[in-house]
Amino acid sequence: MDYSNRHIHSEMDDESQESMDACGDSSPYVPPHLPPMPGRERLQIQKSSVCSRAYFVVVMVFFHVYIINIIGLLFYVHYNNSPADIVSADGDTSASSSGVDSRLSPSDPPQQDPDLDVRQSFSLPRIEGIRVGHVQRVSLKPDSIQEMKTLSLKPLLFEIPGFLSEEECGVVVQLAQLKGLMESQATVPPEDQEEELQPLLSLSPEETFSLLDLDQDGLLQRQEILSHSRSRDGTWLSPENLRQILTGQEASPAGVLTLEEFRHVCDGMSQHPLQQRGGTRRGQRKRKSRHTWLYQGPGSHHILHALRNRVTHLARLPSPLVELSEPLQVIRYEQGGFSHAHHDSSPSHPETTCSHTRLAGNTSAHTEISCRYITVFLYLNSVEGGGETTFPVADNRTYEEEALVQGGVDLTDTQQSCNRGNLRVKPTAGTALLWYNHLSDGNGWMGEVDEYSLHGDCPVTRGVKWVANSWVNVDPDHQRQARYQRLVTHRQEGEPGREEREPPLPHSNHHQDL
Ligand SMILES: O=C(O)CCC(=O)C(=O)O
Ligand SMILES: [Fe+2]
Repeated sequence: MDYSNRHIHSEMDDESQESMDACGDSSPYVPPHLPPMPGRERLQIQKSSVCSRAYFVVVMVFFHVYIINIIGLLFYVHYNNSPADIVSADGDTSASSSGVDSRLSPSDPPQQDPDLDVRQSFSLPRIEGIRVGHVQRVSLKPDSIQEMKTLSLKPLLFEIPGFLSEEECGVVVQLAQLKGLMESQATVPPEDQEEELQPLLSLSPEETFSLLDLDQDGLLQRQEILSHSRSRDGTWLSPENLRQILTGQEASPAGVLTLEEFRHVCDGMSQHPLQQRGGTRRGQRKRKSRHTWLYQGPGSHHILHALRNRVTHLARLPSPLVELSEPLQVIRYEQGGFSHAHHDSSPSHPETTCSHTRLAGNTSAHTEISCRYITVFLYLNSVEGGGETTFPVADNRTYEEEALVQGGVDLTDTQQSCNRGNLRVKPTAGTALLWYNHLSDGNGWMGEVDEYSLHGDCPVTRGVKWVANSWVNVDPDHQRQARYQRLVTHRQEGEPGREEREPPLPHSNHHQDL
């Protein structure tokens, strides 16, 4: 007993010694001419098995770490895409990847604590597009899940079939008819007035420079030159002139044009730029449609109310932003109706102010503009012929604004060039489109207008077309938006019973037609 114990002990000592030797390379020297001793042979076998066991353990550890990493990665992808992308409006599923708590009932508007830290409550999460064709699931109504498909990344654009039921579409159309529709503002003026709008102007380079220099800082930024070309009323620069001015701006070391440099660019132009017709082009119409506005606040039809909650959940935005936005705009196009390509939101400059937050700004000398971060666009019927929504430059990686006129065809003119656009969506009752009109500023707030969000309506060739715009208004000036929301909240708190009597939005009867 004693002996065997000792024997084992001595073998263990040998083993550990050998294992140290094997892995530490300190084996005693054995002359090559001597035959190997029998005991040593056994120890050699043990040595190699011990070493391979250590090796095995190391390999297994690495293997496990590797597998754990893969599993972690799969979980990350999983929760960032499919199941966790189920944005719930009915409380059944988890919060979205954007971090916005979506465990709310569709009948109860999501609440936001107004006293939350400004930065925290005023961030604008964006839905991830992942790639064109990617499908996410969203739960916007009790007991049903909708699919949200990425249609383009530039602009970030999604399609959500079944956002509204056919019945709900019918109710919205009926409510619009009851309210009454008016001719859309941008319809062409009568022929004689149009003639008056088109005097032949002869502008000097200085005068042209001053018109283009929106912020009057004596420098022409690229954005200022482009916003001229975006305005369809300002057709006094030909695409050729515009291209030359932009080339001059790009070549300038500072990336901006001084008046002197602008003069130089004008001198080098083959065709004199500044003797063009001003005002609206003869025969040009921006849109042909009729529209009305439907309030969605307290007291409104429950379907309008539910619709607004769905927009809040779909866009994953704080509810006050959506509640303080414009009312729902319902549009009817007759056969032949259309709207030329446009941006729903306007670029901001120091002298502009958003119409929705004008109460919170020093607006006396400011031009009011529409600040529409998101468009949720609803098809209220399936159109018999035509009426597609076109995004002429969606995902066009080489898009330049000056290239919108190609071979004499204006891509923004949906009457002429609908079939040349990059992306067209056929109107189907109940389907919603959601797109971002602005890029991110990189700090969780809204940045510049996304040039790629250009869109329009192709002419309706058969039947009528009913659609609705639900815009989410955000002020690019973060502080002003915060001030405005505080102002509205305090007003409401200061006037008991106000909410029951009328919509809580002091600005809500103020909205801009396109
Ligand atoms: O009717 C469409 O397809 C587009 C209309 C539109 O863009 C608008 O009303 O702002
Ligand atoms: Fe639009």
